[in-house]
Amino acid sequence: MAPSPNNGVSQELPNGIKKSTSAQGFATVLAIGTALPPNVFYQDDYPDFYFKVTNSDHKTELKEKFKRICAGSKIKKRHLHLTEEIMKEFPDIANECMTGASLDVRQEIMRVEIPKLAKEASLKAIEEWGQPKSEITHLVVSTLSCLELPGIDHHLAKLLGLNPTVHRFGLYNHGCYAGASALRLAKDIADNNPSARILIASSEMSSINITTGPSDDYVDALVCQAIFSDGASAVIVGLEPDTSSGENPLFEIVSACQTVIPDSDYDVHVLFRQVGPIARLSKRVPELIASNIEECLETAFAPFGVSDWNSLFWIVHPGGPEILHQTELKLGLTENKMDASYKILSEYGNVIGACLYFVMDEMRKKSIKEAKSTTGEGLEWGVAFGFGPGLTIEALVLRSVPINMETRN
Ligand SMILES: CC(C)(COP(=O)(O)OP(=O)(O)OC[C@H]1O[C@@H](n2cnc3c(N)ncnc32)[C@H](O)[C@@H]1OP(=O)(O)O)[C@@H](O)C(=O)NCCC(=O)NCCSC(=O)CC(=O)O
Repeated sequence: MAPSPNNGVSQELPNGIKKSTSAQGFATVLAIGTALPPNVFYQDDYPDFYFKVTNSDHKTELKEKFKRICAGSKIKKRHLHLTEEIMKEFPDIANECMTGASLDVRQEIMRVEIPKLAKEASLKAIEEWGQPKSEITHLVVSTLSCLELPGIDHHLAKLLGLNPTVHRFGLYNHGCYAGASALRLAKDIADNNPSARILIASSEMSSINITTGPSDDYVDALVCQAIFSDGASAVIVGLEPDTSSGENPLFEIVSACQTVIPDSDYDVHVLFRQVGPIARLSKRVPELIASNIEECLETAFAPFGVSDWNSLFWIVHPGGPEILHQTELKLGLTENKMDASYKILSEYGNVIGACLYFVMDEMRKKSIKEAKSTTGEGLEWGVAFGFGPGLTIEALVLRSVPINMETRN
Protein backbone atom coordinates (compact mmCIF):
# COMPACT_ATOMS: atom_id res chain seq x y z
CA MET A 1 0.00 0.00 0.00
CA ALA A 2 1.54 3.26 -1.06
CA PRO A 3 1.91 5.93 1.64
CA SER A 4 -0.32 8.96 1.09
CA PRO A 5 1.26 11.97 -0.51
CA ASN A 6 1.69 14.80 1.96
CA ASN A 7 -0.07 17.28 -0.25
CA GLY A 8 -1.50 19.46 2.52
CA VAL A 9 -5.02 19.31 1.09
CA SER A 10 -7.65 19.89 3.74
CA GLN A 11 -11.10 18.44 3.44
CA GLU A 12 -14.07 20.69 3.99
CA LEU A 13 -16.79 19.31 6.23
CA PRO A 14 -20.35 20.56 6.40
CA ASN A 15 -20.53 24.00 8.07
CA GLY A 16 -17.08 24.86 6.80
CA ILE A 17 -15.12 22.75 9.30
CA LYS A 18 -11.74 21.80 7.98
CA LYS A 19 -9.80 18.71 8.77
CA SER A 20 -6.40 19.72 10.07
CA THR A 21 -4.49 16.69 8.86
CA SER A 22 -2.79 16.69 5.51
CA ALA A 23 -4.34 13.31 4.78
CA GLN A 24 -7.53 13.17 2.78
CA GLY A 25 -10.74 11.58 3.94
CA PHE A 26 -11.58 9.97 7.24
CA ALA A 27 -10.39 6.96 9.15
CA THR A 28 -12.53 4.20 7.72
CA VAL A 29 -13.67 0.78 8.90
CA LEU A 30 -12.47 -1.59 6.17
CA ALA A 31 -13.53 -5.00 7.49
CA ILE A 32 -15.32 -6.66 10.40
CA GLY A 33 -14.95 -10.20 11.81
CA THR A 34 -16.68 -11.91 14.73
CA ALA A 35 -16.17 -15.18 16.60
CA LEU A 36 -18.13 -17.07 19.22
CA PRO A 37 -17.51 -20.08 21.44
CA PRO A 38 -19.43 -23.06 20.04
CA ASN A 39 -21.45 -23.71 23.18
CA VAL A 40 -24.93 -22.11 23.03
CA PHE A 41 -27.28 -21.54 25.96
CA TYR A 42 -30.89 -20.73 25.28
CA GLN A 43 -31.97 -18.13 27.80
CA ASP A 44 -34.99 -20.19 28.89
CA ASP A 45 -32.66 -23.01 29.97
CA TYR A 46 -30.02 -20.87 31.69
CA PRO A 47 -31.68 -20.51 35.16
CA ASP A 48 -31.69 -24.30 35.57
CA PHE A 49 -28.03 -24.50 34.57
CA TYR A 50 -26.86 -21.61 36.76
CA PHE A 51 -28.68 -22.71 39.90
CA LYS A 52 -27.59 -26.31 39.39
CA VAL A 53 -23.87 -25.63 38.92
CA THR A 54 -23.84 -23.29 41.92
CA ASN A 55 -25.68 -25.87 44.07
CA SER A 56 -28.47 -23.37 44.65
CA ASP A 57 -31.59 -25.21 43.50
CA HIS A 58 -33.01 -24.95 47.01
CA LYS A 59 -33.23 -21.12 46.65
CA THR A 60 -36.56 -21.39 44.89
CA GLU A 61 -37.76 -17.79 45.26
CA LEU A 62 -34.49 -16.40 44.01
CA LYS A 63 -34.57 -18.81 41.11
CA GLU A 64 -38.03 -17.54 40.18
CA LYS A 65 -36.70 -13.98 40.26
CA PHE A 66 -33.77 -14.98 38.07
CA LYS A 67 -36.19 -16.57 35.62
CA ARG A 68 -38.08 -13.24 35.50
CA ILE A 69 -34.88 -11.30 34.83
CA CYS A 70 -33.86 -13.74 32.08
CA ALA A 71 -37.34 -13.53 30.55
CA GLY A 72 -37.20 -9.71 30.56
CA SER A 73 -33.69 -9.58 29.08
CA LYS A 74 -34.86 -9.77 25.45
CA ILE A 75 -32.07 -12.32 24.96
CA LYS A 76 -32.97 -15.50 23.12
CA LYS A 77 -29.59 -17.22 23.33
CA ARG A 78 -25.99 -16.60 24.31
CA HIS A 79 -22.71 -18.25 23.39
CA LEU A 80 -20.81 -19.18 26.54
CA HIS A 81 -17.54 -21.00 26.90
CA LEU A 82 -18.76 -22.50 30.14
CA THR A 83 -20.32 -25.95 30.10
CA GLU A 84 -21.44 -28.36 32.78
CA GLU A 85 -18.47 -30.54 31.81
CA ILE A 86 -16.05 -27.69 32.47
CA MET A 87 -17.68 -27.06 35.84
CA LYS A 88 -17.28 -30.76 36.69
CA GLU A 89 -13.68 -30.85 35.50
CA PHE A 90 -12.81 -27.72 37.49
CA PRO A 91 -15.02 -27.80 40.60
CA ASP A 92 -13.03 -24.89 42.06
CA ILE A 93 -14.77 -22.50 39.64
CA ALA A 94 -17.94 -22.38 41.73
CA ASN A 95 -16.86 -23.86 45.03
CA GLU A 96 -18.74 -22.95 48.18
CA CYS A 97 -16.27 -20.54 49.71
CA MET A 98 -15.15 -18.91 46.45
CA THR A 99 -11.49 -18.61 47.26
CA GLY A 100 -8.62 -17.53 45.09
CA ALA A 101 -8.40 -21.12 43.79
CA SER A 102 -11.48 -20.37 41.75
CA LEU A 103 -9.84 -17.33 40.17
CA ASP A 104 -6.67 -19.28 39.36
CA VAL A 105 -8.67 -21.88 37.44
CA ARG A 106 -10.71 -19.29 35.57
CA GLN A 107 -7.70 -17.17 34.64
CA GLU A 108 -5.88 -20.27 33.40
CA ILE A 109 -8.81 -21.00 31.07
CA MET A 110 -9.17 -17.39 29.93
CA ARG A 111 -5.50 -16.72 29.22
CA VAL A 112 -5.75 -19.48 26.60
CA GLU A 113 -9.27 -18.93 25.30
CA ILE A 114 -9.32 -15.11 25.09
CA PRO A 115 -6.45 -14.80 22.57
CA LYS A 116 -7.79 -17.84 20.68
CA LEU A 117 -11.19 -16.24 20.18
CA ALA A 118 -9.56 -12.91 19.31
CA LYS A 119 -7.47 -14.70 16.69
CA GLU A 120 -10.54 -16.27 15.09
CA ALA A 121 -12.33 -12.91 14.81
CA SER A 122 -9.16 -11.19 13.55
CA LEU A 123 -8.57 -13.79 10.83
CA LYS A 124 -12.10 -13.23 9.55
CA ALA A 125 -11.54 -9.47 9.46
CA ILE A 126 -8.20 -9.92 7.68
CA GLU A 127 -9.81 -12.24 5.15
CA GLU A 128 -12.51 -9.70 4.35
CA TRP A 129 -9.92 -6.92 4.15
CA GLY A 130 -8.09 -9.01 1.53
CA GLN A 131 -4.60 -7.60 2.14
CA PRO A 132 -1.46 -9.32 3.46
CA LYS A 133 -1.28 -9.25 7.26
CA SER A 134 2.24 -7.84 6.95
CA GLU A 135 0.50 -4.52 6.14
CA ILE A 136 -1.00 -4.30 9.62
CA THR A 137 0.97 -1.55 11.31
CA HIS A 138 -0.92 -1.22 14.62
CA LEU A 139 -2.76 -3.61 16.90
CA VAL A 140 -5.31 -2.46 19.50
CA VAL A 141 -6.62 -5.17 21.81
CA SER A 142 -9.24 -4.92 24.52
CA THR A 143 -10.56 -7.28 27.17
CA LEU A 144 -11.60 -7.22 30.78
CA SER A 145 -11.49 -10.97 31.11
CA CYS A 146 -7.79 -11.69 31.40
CA LEU A 147 -4.99 -10.14 33.44
CA GLU A 148 -1.51 -11.09 32.34
CA LEU A 149 1.76 -9.41 31.44
CA PRO A 150 2.64 -9.50 28.62
CA GLY A 151 -1.00 -8.91 27.78
CA ILE A 152 -3.16 -10.58 25.18
CA ASP A 153 -2.09 -7.92 22.66
CA HIS A 154 1.32 -9.63 22.72
CA HIS A 155 -0.13 -13.16 22.52
CA LEU A 156 -2.52 -12.21 19.72
CA ALA A 157 0.25 -10.61 17.67
CA LYS A 158 2.20 -13.87 17.94
CA LEU A 159 -0.78 -16.10 17.21
CA LEU A 160 -1.52 -14.08 14.08
CA GLY A 161 2.11 -13.98 13.02
CA LEU A 162 2.11 -10.18 12.82
CA ASN A 163 5.30 -8.29 12.22
CA PRO A 164 7.23 -7.98 15.53
CA THR A 165 7.43 -4.23 14.92
CA VAL A 166 3.64 -3.86 14.94
CA HIS A 167 2.70 -1.07 17.37
CA ARG A 168 0.58 -2.64 20.10
CA PHE A 169 -1.92 -1.04 22.48
CA GLY A 170 -3.83 -2.86 25.23
CA LEU A 171 -7.11 -1.36 26.41
CA TYR A 172 -7.72 -3.38 29.54
CA ASN A 173 -10.61 -3.05 31.99
CA HIS A 174 -12.52 -0.45 30.02
CA GLY A 175 -15.62 -2.62 30.19
CA CYS A 176 -18.36 -2.22 27.65
CA TYR A 177 -17.16 1.01 26.09
CA ALA A 178 -13.86 -0.55 24.97
CA GLY A 179 -15.01 -1.15 21.40
CA ALA A 180 -15.87 2.51 20.94
CA SER A 181 -12.66 3.67 22.70
CA ALA A 182 -10.60 1.48 20.38
CA LEU A 183 -12.23 3.09 17.33
CA ARG A 184 -11.47 6.54 18.75
CA LEU A 185 -7.85 5.54 19.26
CA ALA A 186 -7.63 3.98 15.79
CA LYS A 187 -9.02 7.17 14.28
CA ASP A 188 -6.32 9.24 16.00
CA ILE A 189 -3.63 6.83 14.82
CA ALA A 190 -4.94 6.78 11.25
CA ASP A 191 -5.35 10.55 11.06
CA ASN A 192 -1.68 10.95 11.94
CA ASN A 193 -0.38 8.00 9.90
CA PRO A 194 -2.20 7.92 6.58
CA SER A 195 -0.69 4.60 5.50
CA ALA A 196 -1.40 2.86 8.84
CA ARG A 197 -3.65 -0.17 8.89
CA ILE A 198 -4.93 -0.80 12.40
CA LEU A 199 -6.30 -4.14 13.54
CA ILE A 200 -8.60 -3.83 16.55
CA ALA A 201 -9.60 -6.99 18.40
CA SER A 202 -11.85 -7.29 21.42
CA SER A 203 -12.30 -10.60 23.17
CA GLU A 204 -14.48 -11.23 26.21
CA MET A 205 -15.44 -14.19 28.33
CA SER A 206 -17.87 -13.33 31.09
CA SER A 207 -19.20 -16.83 31.58
CA ILE A 208 -16.49 -18.08 33.85
CA ASN A 209 -16.76 -15.12 36.15
CA ILE A 210 -19.08 -16.83 38.55
CA THR A 211 -17.68 -15.13 41.63
CA THR A 212 -20.59 -15.91 43.85
CA GLY A 213 -23.62 -18.15 43.92
CA PRO A 214 -27.08 -16.56 43.70
CA SER A 215 -27.77 -14.40 46.75
CA ASP A 216 -30.64 -12.17 47.92
CA ASP A 217 -28.04 -9.62 48.98
CA TYR A 218 -26.56 -9.35 45.52
CA VAL A 219 -29.34 -9.30 42.93
CA ASP A 220 -27.23 -7.31 40.47
CA ALA A 221 -25.06 -10.45 40.15
CA LEU A 222 -28.17 -12.15 38.80
CA VAL A 223 -28.58 -9.35 36.26
CA CYS A 224 -24.94 -9.87 35.20
CA GLN A 225 -25.48 -13.62 34.94
CA ALA A 226 -28.57 -12.99 32.82
CA ILE A 227 -27.09 -10.58 30.26
CA PHE A 228 -23.32 -10.92 29.82
CA SER A 229 -21.87 -13.38 27.32
CA ASP A 230 -18.73 -14.49 25.50
CA GLY A 231 -17.41 -13.56 22.08
CA ALA A 232 -14.79 -11.68 20.12
CA SER A 233 -14.85 -9.20 17.30
CA ALA A 234 -12.29 -7.43 15.18
CA VAL A 235 -12.20 -4.54 12.74
CA ILE A 236 -9.57 -3.05 10.47
CA VAL A 237 -9.30 0.72 10.24
CA GLY A 238 -7.31 2.87 7.85
CA LEU A 239 -7.32 6.11 5.92
CA GLU A 240 -7.74 6.46 2.17
CA PRO A 241 -8.94 2.95 1.26
CA ASP A 242 -7.07 1.53 -1.69
CA THR A 243 -10.02 0.22 -3.65
CA SER A 244 -7.78 -0.79 -6.55
CA SER A 245 -6.17 -3.41 -4.30
CA GLY A 246 -9.56 -4.58 -3.03
CA GLU A 247 -10.07 -2.52 0.14
CA ASN A 248 -13.76 -1.85 0.74
CA PRO A 249 -14.84 1.05 2.93
CA LEU A 250 -17.71 0.23 5.31
CA PHE A 251 -18.10 3.22 7.65
CA GLU A 252 -16.16 6.48 7.96
CA ILE A 253 -15.31 7.63 11.48
CA VAL A 254 -15.84 11.38 11.19
CA SER A 255 -15.32 12.31 14.83
CA ALA A 256 -15.13 10.71 18.24
CA CYS A 257 -15.63 11.97 21.77
CA GLN A 258 -15.77 10.64 25.29
CA THR A 259 -17.61 12.01 28.28
CA VAL A 260 -18.48 11.02 31.83
CA ILE A 261 -21.93 11.29 33.41
CA PRO A 262 -21.64 13.37 36.62
CA ASP A 263 -21.96 11.57 39.97
CA SER A 264 -22.17 8.10 38.51
CA ASP A 265 -18.71 6.74 39.41
CA TYR A 266 -20.01 3.56 40.99
CA ASP A 267 -23.21 2.84 39.09
CA VAL A 268 -21.27 0.26 37.07
CA HIS A 269 -18.53 -0.82 39.44
CA VAL A 270 -16.18 -3.78 39.16
CA LEU A 271 -14.01 -4.53 42.17
CA PHE A 272 -11.15 -7.00 41.86
CA ARG A 273 -11.05 -9.26 44.90
CA GLN A 274 -9.52 -12.64 45.72
CA VAL A 275 -12.34 -14.35 43.84
CA GLY A 276 -11.90 -12.12 40.81
CA PRO A 277 -14.01 -9.30 39.41
CA ILE A 278 -17.15 -8.53 41.40
CA ALA A 279 -19.49 -6.47 39.28
CA ARG A 280 -22.10 -4.16 40.75
CA LEU A 281 -24.82 -2.59 38.63
CA SER A 282 -27.14 0.02 40.06
CA LYS A 283 -30.74 0.15 38.95
CA ARG A 284 -30.17 3.75 37.81
CA VAL A 285 -27.98 2.78 34.82
CA PRO A 286 -30.67 2.86 32.08
CA GLU A 287 -32.11 6.16 33.35
CA LEU A 288 -28.68 7.79 33.71
CA ILE A 289 -27.67 6.89 30.17
CA ALA A 290 -31.01 7.85 28.65
CA SER A 291 -31.02 11.24 30.41
CA ASN A 292 -27.50 12.17 29.35
CA ILE A 293 -27.32 10.90 25.82
CA GLU A 294 -28.97 13.86 24.10
CA GLU A 295 -26.27 16.25 25.34
CA CYS A 296 -23.64 13.94 23.80
CA LEU A 297 -25.53 13.89 20.52
CA GLU A 298 -25.83 17.66 20.47
CA THR A 299 -22.10 18.11 21.12
CA ALA A 300 -21.10 15.47 18.58
CA PHE A 301 -23.39 16.58 15.75
CA ALA A 302 -23.47 20.37 16.18
CA PRO A 303 -20.50 20.83 13.80
CA PHE A 304 -22.40 18.97 11.09
CA GLY A 305 -25.73 20.72 11.48
CA VAL A 306 -27.54 17.48 12.36
CA SER A 307 -30.19 17.69 15.08
CA ASP A 308 -32.84 15.20 13.94
CA TRP A 309 -31.85 12.00 15.72
CA ASN A 310 -34.25 10.02 13.55
CA SER A 311 -32.23 10.99 10.49
CA LEU A 312 -29.31 8.92 11.85
CA PHE A 313 -28.54 5.23 11.74
CA TRP A 314 -27.89 3.84 15.22
CA ILE A 315 -25.12 1.46 16.32
CA VAL A 316 -25.52 1.25 20.09
CA HIS A 317 -23.95 -1.01 22.69
CA PRO A 318 -26.87 -3.14 23.88
CA GLY A 319 -26.02 -3.04 27.58
CA GLY A 320 -29.50 -4.26 28.47
CA PRO A 321 -32.97 -3.85 26.99
CA GLU A 322 -33.91 -1.09 29.43
CA ILE A 323 -30.95 1.03 28.28
CA LEU A 324 -32.08 0.81 24.66
CA HIS A 325 -35.74 1.25 25.51
CA GLN A 326 -35.34 4.28 27.78
CA THR A 327 -33.00 5.92 25.26
CA GLU A 328 -35.55 5.41 22.47
CA LEU A 329 -38.27 6.96 24.64
CA LYS A 330 -36.20 9.91 25.80
CA LEU A 331 -35.08 10.82 22.27
CA GLY A 332 -38.40 10.04 20.60
CA LEU A 333 -36.74 7.60 18.22
CA THR A 334 -39.01 5.93 15.74
CA GLU A 335 -39.55 2.20 15.87
CA ASN A 336 -36.78 0.06 14.35
CA LYS A 337 -33.98 2.64 14.89
CA MET A 338 -32.30 0.28 17.34
CA ASP A 339 -33.09 -2.93 15.46
CA ALA A 340 -29.43 -3.85 14.95
CA SER A 341 -28.72 -3.48 18.70
CA TYR A 342 -31.82 -5.47 19.72
CA LYS A 343 -30.93 -8.19 17.21
CA ILE A 344 -27.43 -8.62 18.65
CA LEU A 345 -28.78 -8.55 22.20
CA SER A 346 -31.27 -11.25 21.28
CA GLU A 347 -28.83 -13.51 19.43
CA TYR A 348 -25.66 -13.08 21.47
CA GLY A 349 -26.39 -11.15 24.69
CA ASN A 350 -24.16 -8.35 26.01
CA VAL A 351 -20.70 -9.31 24.70
CA ILE A 352 -19.10 -6.50 26.75
CA GLY A 353 -16.38 -4.59 24.84
CA ALA A 354 -16.73 -6.82 21.78
CA CYS A 355 -20.42 -6.06 21.36
CA LEU A 356 -20.27 -2.83 19.35
CA TYR A 357 -18.64 -4.42 16.29
CA PHE A 358 -21.27 -7.17 16.31
CA VAL A 359 -23.86 -4.39 15.99
CA MET A 360 -21.82 -2.64 13.29
CA ASP A 361 -21.54 -5.93 11.40
CA GLU A 362 -25.29 -6.46 11.69
CA MET A 363 -25.93 -2.90 10.43
CA ARG A 364 -23.97 -3.32 7.20
CA LYS A 365 -25.28 -6.86 6.56
CA LYS A 366 -28.87 -5.80 7.19
CA SER A 367 -28.40 -2.82 4.85
CA ILE A 368 -27.16 -5.10 2.08
CA LYS A 369 -29.89 -7.67 2.71
CA GLU A 370 -32.58 -5.00 2.54
CA ALA A 371 -31.03 -3.52 -0.63
CA LYS A 372 -30.43 -0.14 1.00
CA SER A 373 -28.31 2.40 -0.84
CA THR A 374 -25.73 2.79 1.97
CA THR A 375 -24.16 0.66 4.69
CA GLY A 376 -26.19 2.70 7.21
CA GLU A 377 -29.71 1.60 6.24
CA GLY A 378 -29.71 4.00 3.29
CA LEU A 379 -28.89 7.00 5.54
CA GLU A 380 -25.73 9.06 5.37
CA TRP A 381 -25.00 10.00 8.99
CA GLY A 382 -24.98 7.68 11.95
CA VAL A 383 -23.88 7.37 15.53
CA ALA A 384 -22.12 4.64 17.49
CA PHE A 385 -22.38 4.63 21.28
CA GLY A 386 -20.38 2.73 23.87
CA PHE A 387 -21.25 2.81 27.58
CA GLY A 388 -19.44 1.55 30.62
CA PRO A 389 -17.98 2.23 34.05
CA GLY A 390 -17.52 5.88 34.92
CA LEU A 391 -20.28 6.09 33.73
CA THR A 392 -18.47 6.68 30.49
CA ILE A 393 -20.15 7.45 27.20
CA GLU A 394 -18.19 7.18 23.96
CA ALA A 395 -19.88 8.75 20.93
CA LEU A 396 -18.66 8.31 17.37
CA VAL A 397 -20.01 10.26 14.43
CA LEU A 398 -20.12 7.88 11.48
CA ARG A 399 -20.78 8.31 7.80
CA SER A 400 -22.02 5.36 5.81
CA VAL A 401 -20.72 4.52 2.34
CA PRO A 402 -22.75 3.72 -0.78
CA ILE A 403 -23.41 0.04 -1.35
CA ASN A 404 -22.44 -1.15 -4.76
CA MET A 405 -24.73 -4.13 -5.13
CA GLU A 406 -22.81 -5.54 -8.07
CA THR A 407 -19.56 -5.78 -6.14
CA ARG A 408 -21.16 -6.75 -2.80
CA ASN A 409 -23.12 -9.76 -4.07
C1 LIG B 1 -32.11 -6.43 34.01
C2 LIG B 1 -33.26 -6.17 33.03
C3 LIG B 1 -32.97 -6.94 31.75
C4 LIG B 1 -34.54 -6.74 33.66
O1 LIG B 1 -35.66 -6.28 32.96
P1 LIG B 1 -37.17 -6.67 33.32
O2 LIG B 1 -38.03 -6.15 32.23
O3 LIG B 1 -37.23 -8.13 33.61
O4 LIG B 1 -37.66 -5.98 34.64
P2 LIG B 1 -37.07 -5.17 35.84
O5 LIG B 1 -36.25 -4.05 35.34
O6 LIG B 1 -38.25 -4.86 36.67
O7 LIG B 1 -36.13 -6.19 36.66
C5 LIG B 1 -36.56 -7.49 37.14
C6 LIG B 1 -36.11 -7.64 38.58
O8 LIG B 1 -34.69 -7.43 38.66
C7 LIG B 1 -34.40 -6.38 39.57
N1 LIG B 1 -33.26 -5.60 39.08
C8 LIG B 1 -33.10 -5.06 37.84
N2 LIG B 1 -31.94 -4.42 37.75
C9 LIG B 1 -31.32 -4.56 38.93
C10 LIG B 1 -30.08 -4.14 39.46
N3 LIG B 1 -29.23 -3.43 38.72
N4 LIG B 1 -29.78 -4.46 40.73
C11 LIG B 1 -30.64 -5.19 41.49
N5 LIG B 1 -31.83 -5.64 41.04
C12 LIG B 1 -32.17 -5.32 39.79
C13 LIG B 1 -35.68 -5.54 39.61
O9 LIG B 1 -35.79 -4.82 40.81
C14 LIG B 1 -36.74 -6.60 39.50
O10 LIG B 1 -36.94 -7.22 40.74
P3 LIG B 1 -38.39 -7.75 41.21
O11 LIG B 1 -38.78 -8.78 40.21
O12 LIG B 1 -38.17 -8.27 42.57
O13 LIG B 1 -39.28 -6.55 41.18
C15 LIG B 1 -33.45 -4.66 32.74
O14 LIG B 1 -33.81 -4.01 33.94
C16 LIG B 1 -32.23 -3.99 32.16
O15 LIG B 1 -32.00 -3.97 30.95
N6 LIG B 1 -31.44 -3.35 33.03
C17 LIG B 1 -30.21 -2.69 32.65
C18 LIG B 1 -29.06 -3.63 32.82
C19 LIG B 1 -27.74 -2.88 32.86
O16 LIG B 1 -27.52 -2.10 33.80
N7 LIG B 1 -26.86 -3.10 31.88
C20 LIG B 1 -25.57 -2.46 31.85
C21 LIG B 1 -24.57 -3.50 31.88
S1 LIG B 1 -23.03 -2.79 32.07
C22 LIG B 1 -22.54 -2.44 30.52
O17 LIG B 1 -23.12 -2.81 29.54
C23 LIG B 1 -21.31 -1.66 30.50
C24 LIG B 1 -20.11 -2.26 31.20
O18 LIG B 1 -20.19 -3.26 31.90
O19 LIG B 1 -19.01 -1.74 31.02
